[in-house]
Amino acid sequence: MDPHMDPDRNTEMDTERERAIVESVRNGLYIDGEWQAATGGGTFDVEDPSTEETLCRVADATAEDAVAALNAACAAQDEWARTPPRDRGEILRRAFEMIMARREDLALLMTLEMGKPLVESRAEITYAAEFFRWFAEEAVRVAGRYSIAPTGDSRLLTMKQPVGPCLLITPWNFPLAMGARKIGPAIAAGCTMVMKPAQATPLSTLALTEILAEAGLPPGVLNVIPSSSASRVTAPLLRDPRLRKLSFTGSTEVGRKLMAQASSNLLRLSLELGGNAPFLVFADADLEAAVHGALIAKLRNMGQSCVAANRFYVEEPIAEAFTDLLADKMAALKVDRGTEEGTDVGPLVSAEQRAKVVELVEDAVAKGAKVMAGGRIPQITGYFYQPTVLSEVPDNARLLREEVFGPVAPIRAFKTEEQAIAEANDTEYGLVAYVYTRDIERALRVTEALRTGMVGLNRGLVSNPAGPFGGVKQSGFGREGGSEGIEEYLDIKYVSIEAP
Ligand SMILES: NC(=O)c1ccc[n+]([C@@H]2O[C@H](COP(=O)([O-])OP(=O)(O)OC[C@H]3O[C@@H](n4cnc5c(N)ncnc54)[C@H](O)[C@@H]3O)[C@@H](O)[C@H]2O)c1
Ligand SMILES: O=CCCC(=O)O
Repeated sequence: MDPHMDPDRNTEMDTERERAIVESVRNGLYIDGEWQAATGGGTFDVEDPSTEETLCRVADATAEDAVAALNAACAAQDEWARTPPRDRGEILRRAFEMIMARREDLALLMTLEMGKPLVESRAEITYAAEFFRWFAEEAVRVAGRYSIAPTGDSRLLTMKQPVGPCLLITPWNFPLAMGARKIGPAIAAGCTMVMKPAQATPLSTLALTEILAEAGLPPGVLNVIPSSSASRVTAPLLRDPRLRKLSFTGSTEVGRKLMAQASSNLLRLSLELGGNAPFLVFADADLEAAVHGALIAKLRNMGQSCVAANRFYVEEPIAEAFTDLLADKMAALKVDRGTEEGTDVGPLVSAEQRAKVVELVEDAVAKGAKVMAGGRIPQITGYFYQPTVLSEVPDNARLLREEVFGPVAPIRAFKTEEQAIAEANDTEYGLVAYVYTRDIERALRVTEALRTGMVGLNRGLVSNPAGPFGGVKQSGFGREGGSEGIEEYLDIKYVSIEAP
């Protein structure tokens, strides 16, 4: 047995509770306020990545179901847009309260369907709920402006209106939060929605759908269509001129394809795509704080995060000390089922995901990287991979260019600030970068030079419902959260008025 594995596996009582939580989820498509089976009655399996066993089967939407969902969203749109903002805000506020009240059950459900440790699932439930609280407060703050034309002969009025029916597509890595930061602002703005959760993790979305219905969301406003074939259900909607917006979170590769499809109806687009975050540590940094930040930025969600630190650049005088400390801490982490209290690192989401991590580590090692911690698959059922630190990673290693999406920290030493910035920017992605330094001038200089949508300065976590989350370059465009988040769901109408 791997030294980190907890010998006390699930008790019978735990198993009973897990089964009850999974069975409590309404298992179906949610269209026009009704739970229903898929046309033709198809289902697909949802797997527990820590046991490699099927958790349950979920209704598998067809193209026909997708069109029915869009019909419902279109039918509900006008009345929903007229609903008083305060009423929309209160639905969001109630949803916030209800999610927090059910946090323990939702956390267990999330851990079962995607593997992250319970402590992280709880944090994600809170993170997701906070988007509803934030946008409950934003719903009543949508405003336009009135001004006098410079010539004085007319007046300018701008008003903001909901963009209309939206298609929301989400990934598996944050099963609740990625949906919440789309659904929250869409509700606040007065948009209706069709949502397609990731195939691997539909259960958290289905549980959230039930909560929103209980919180008073009218039929047709949110329609949910889990499916085993994403393009089967999304392609007909992207071709339909009634759809007005696509908000997608996922890989850059799929984002590009969807952008091409969305061009036929010139949809409003928000694309939250992949990342390749550099983590820069300068010699003047607080070493302990930098290692603490590195553990968060690297290991949140077992490294399966778009904002995961993917590459570490450490200034030469402290490179060895940083590497040794990080390797010691990573090697001491408890790798186990996410449902076991005390687990630090759970399984990866699937066999394919783990195979890609293995491939990238093998590539780096074959090219000369040194394994300072981990570097192998533990001998246990489930898609686990040991927390791994690699040093002296050569410039041509694939994991410096591709998202690792696993608990692997590749480290390179640098000599100058210019070199660190150049290596950090040497990527097609531009989501986030992390910088550790105690020199304020350097902090500002480096932050300005980094071509990313977000920077964590002496901090390994940027995610915050009050902040505008999003990237530049091939990490996409659009912002989720902050006061910017609601703008993605609003069109501006300008009215030119004859002077009185
Ligand atoms: N920038 C961000 O905010 C952010 C947040 C989370 C994840 N991500 C990125 O998401 C990726 C991991 O998630 P993933 O593996 O689920 O990504 P993915 O692109 O494979 O899938 C994302 C979603 O798109 C759907 N999809 C896949 N192919 C499709 C198609 N042809 N047409 C329509 N829908 C399709 C999937 O079913 C899923 O619901 C990583 O690249 C990660 O960086 C980005
Ligand atoms: O995978 C992306 C990270 C999501 C977040 O932290 O909001």
